Amino acid sequence: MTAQILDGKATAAEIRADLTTRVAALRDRGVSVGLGTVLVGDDPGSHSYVNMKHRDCAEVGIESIRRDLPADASQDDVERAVAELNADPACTGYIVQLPLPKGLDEQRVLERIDPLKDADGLHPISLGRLVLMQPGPLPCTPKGIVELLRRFDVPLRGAEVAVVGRGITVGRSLGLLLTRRTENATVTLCHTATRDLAAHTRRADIVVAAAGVPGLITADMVKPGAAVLDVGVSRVDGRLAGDVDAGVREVAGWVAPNPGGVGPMTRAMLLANVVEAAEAAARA
Ligand SMILES: Nc1nc(=O)c2c([nH]1)NC[C@@H]1CN(c3ccc(C(=O)N[C@@H](CCC(=O)O)C(=O)O)cc3)C=[N+]21
Repeated sequence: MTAQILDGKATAAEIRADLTTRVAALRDRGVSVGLGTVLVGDDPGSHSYVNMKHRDCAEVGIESIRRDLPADASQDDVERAVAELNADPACTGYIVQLPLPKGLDEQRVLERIDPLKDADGLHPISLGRLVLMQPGPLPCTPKGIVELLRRFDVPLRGAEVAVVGRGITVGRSLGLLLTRRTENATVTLCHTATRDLAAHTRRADIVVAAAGVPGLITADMVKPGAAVLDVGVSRVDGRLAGDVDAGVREVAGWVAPNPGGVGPMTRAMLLANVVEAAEAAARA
């Protein structure tokens, strides 16, 4: 028996179709939705992700606004782009593509985003709301992971989840999300100083691999029937490599592959965050 594929690509397409209807309904009421991106430098990966986000916007009828800055942009240049998007009424939500080039203070930039326009859920106020379990935009990858598990009926309530990686955009935020009363999972947040990683993953009903270490999770580390989600992105000899070894498919009950799993869901949740913010503003 090989694992059922948690098909993020197909699921994201369904979500975009639903968002298309909601964007049209907003437009009928005179409410426009516009997603902005700030991209600094010429990292090919970042460029390709930003291009995909603009293509997604075109598909669902969301206006998109693009600010590309050169690799040698100063802190002031980036903060100016952020201030412009804060002031632009056509931009209802936006992201600053991470990572920023070395020498720029990422946290200072994120803090300058208008929290009402935070499409990534990475502003400290949004993260604070997540800690406080208050409504607000959620980080896109954790939100996409929960949505993917839901749609494939992977049981979450009471489940043991091993999250591997403590980064803000995925691991740490996912731990906060999964332990809310609405999800009710039990989370072990593993990281580089975890003494016996395999002992934690072997106990888990769900393993989320977001460490950025190619092939880190091998079949012997997975409980038979568990769900394993591959969120790692590394470049090995110019090719993208995930954190989950191919052999895991023979043991797991569900696998979210990389590519085709969590990545497309992340992009769909970015669109969902801007649409939800526009709907909330239209209700107010
Ligand atoms: N402020 C900010 N927000 C982000 O959400 C953000 C970011 N910065 N920096 C970089 C990471 C990475 N990320 C991905 C999103 C989608 C795919 C994706 O859709 N991948 C496809 C195709 C991959 C391919 O073919 O290249 C897949 O997995 O099937 C991948 C990676 C968002 N990030």
